[in-house]
Amino acid sequence: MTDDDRPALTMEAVGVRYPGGTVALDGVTLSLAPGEFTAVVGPSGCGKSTLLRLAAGLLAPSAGTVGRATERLGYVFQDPTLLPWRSVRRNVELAGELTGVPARERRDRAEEALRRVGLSHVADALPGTLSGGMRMRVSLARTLTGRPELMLFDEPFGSVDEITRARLGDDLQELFVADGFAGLLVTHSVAEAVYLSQRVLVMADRPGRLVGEVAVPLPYPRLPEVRFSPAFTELTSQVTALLQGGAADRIEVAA
Ligand SMILES: Nc1ncnc2c1ncn2[C@@H]1O[C@H](COP(=O)(O)OP(=O)(O)OP(=O)(O)O)[C@@H](O)[C@H]1O
Repeated sequence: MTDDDRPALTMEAVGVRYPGGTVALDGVTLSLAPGEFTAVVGPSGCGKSTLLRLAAGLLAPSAGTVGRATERLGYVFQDPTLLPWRSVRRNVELAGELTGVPARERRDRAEEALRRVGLSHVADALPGTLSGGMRMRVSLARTLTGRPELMLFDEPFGSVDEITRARLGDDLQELFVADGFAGLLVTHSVAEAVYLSQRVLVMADRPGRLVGEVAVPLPYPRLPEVRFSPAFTELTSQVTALLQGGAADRIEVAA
């Protein structure tokens, strides 16, 4: 979807040291192909959000370089961050308002995005009247109106129940398969990481760094049943082993 075959995102030997001295990331090198969906897992505080902030250009690295092939970014947070006094439709239009999209086109894009996330019927409702899962769909719709080529997700389904979480994952997969944006998804769920992505990057902490990756060769669309297949179990085991390896490494260093 990008103009050329350049990676959608690259990081080369990236380090981040926050004021106060915390080394949030050290020596991170990665590359995301256009249209590639990659998940990131790691223990709390290992620098996953920092990685996304770097990817979005909201934070400059203290060392190394970050490159993006596109400025059409979407950023979805755990909190849907909707304005409570604006209708669902006007919340979705907000992204276009901020980037100067003409009113008519804004409305059209909002209508289309709401249809795609299955929320046309609540376009005039206020966010406070919706369930957590619906609010997250509104947030997704708002991001889609910018026609992103690189989507960044920071634990987007962390605050909804398990069943809603699985449905939202399937919706996200459908959008990804249709639009082919490159995606970087931070999640605490190993199963969600494997289910949604083509590759899982595993991080460890102190300092935050990549300790391994697992390719996920399962074809799309992935149906819920795939979670019970031996291939899926094998992949989640590999990711878990890498996560535990990172933790064991830390314990050894601490001792
Ligand atoms: N603005 C900041 N100033 C100072 N330290 C920070 C700042 N933001 C994050 N940190 C520290 O950097 C480290 C990495 O934080 P980050 O939020 O990126 O981790 P995370 O993996 O996303 O955590 P979680 O899984 O709990 O959301 C942590 O030790 C955190 O306390």
